[in-house]
Amino acid sequence: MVINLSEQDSLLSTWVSELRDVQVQQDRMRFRRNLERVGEVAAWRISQHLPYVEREIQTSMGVSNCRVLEEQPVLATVLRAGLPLHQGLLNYFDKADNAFISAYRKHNRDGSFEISLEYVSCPELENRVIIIADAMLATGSSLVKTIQYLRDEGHPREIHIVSAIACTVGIEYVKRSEPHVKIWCGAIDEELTAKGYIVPGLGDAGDLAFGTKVQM
Ligand SMILES: O=P(O)(O)OC[C@H]1O[C@H](OP(=O)(O)OP(=O)(O)O)[C@H](O)[C@@H]1O
Ligand SMILES: O=c1cc[nH]c(=O)[nH]1
Ligand SMILES: [Mg+2]
Repeated sequence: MVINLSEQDSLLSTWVSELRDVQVQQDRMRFRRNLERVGEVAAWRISQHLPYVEREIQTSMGVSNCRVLEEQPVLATVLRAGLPLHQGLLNYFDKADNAFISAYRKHNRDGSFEISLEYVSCPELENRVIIIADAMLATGSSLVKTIQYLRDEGHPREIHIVSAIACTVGIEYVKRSEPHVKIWCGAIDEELTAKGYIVPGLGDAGDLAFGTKVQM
């Protein structure tokens, strides 16, 4: 299942337009905050698909039968650019457990790259709902590698992916490798360059959020 959060007009498409805008991108704090806001909207939408239970809540005036989230999800982030998106998810799923995955593009001299997955910190995943934040779903290789790793760590019951911008080629790759995963994205673009950048996309989300890094 793929859900394009911009399909219906809402403030979200304005925030995605700001993420793309080379002028607005000069304001790094706004860039991060807009990623966070996409995470918040995605959290709200995903929350409508999770199980709830009845709870009797004592108020100062009586007892209210409330429906509350049955269990906490695991929020997993692909570093670096996933961090602000993750914060947005965490703002709403404020009691969630968290996982951090250092999957990044390790470049060869010829410009080609492989995904290097070096550090993972994660809670128990058995039968849990996992929501993975990765700002850009380009080729999809970071996410597929991340999901394969997490599946080896436990047996998650359900996996959601949240991306600010996804590319059709990458979505197809993720769907082929992981047919049961649900993908929530702020926008979907058609083109991917030979170097794996989404067009029109927004550029390098990690660099725009946190500054350029030396090539590894
Ligand atoms: O779908 P893919 O082709 O795998 O590309 C997407 C990944 O590429 C970027 O990470 P990058 O390696 O630039 O790391 P960064 O977040 O530290 O900038 C981006 O943040 C995604 O994690
Ligand atoms: O377009 C892209 C592709 C991968 N990672 C980014 O940050 N941007
Ligand atoms: Mg980057």
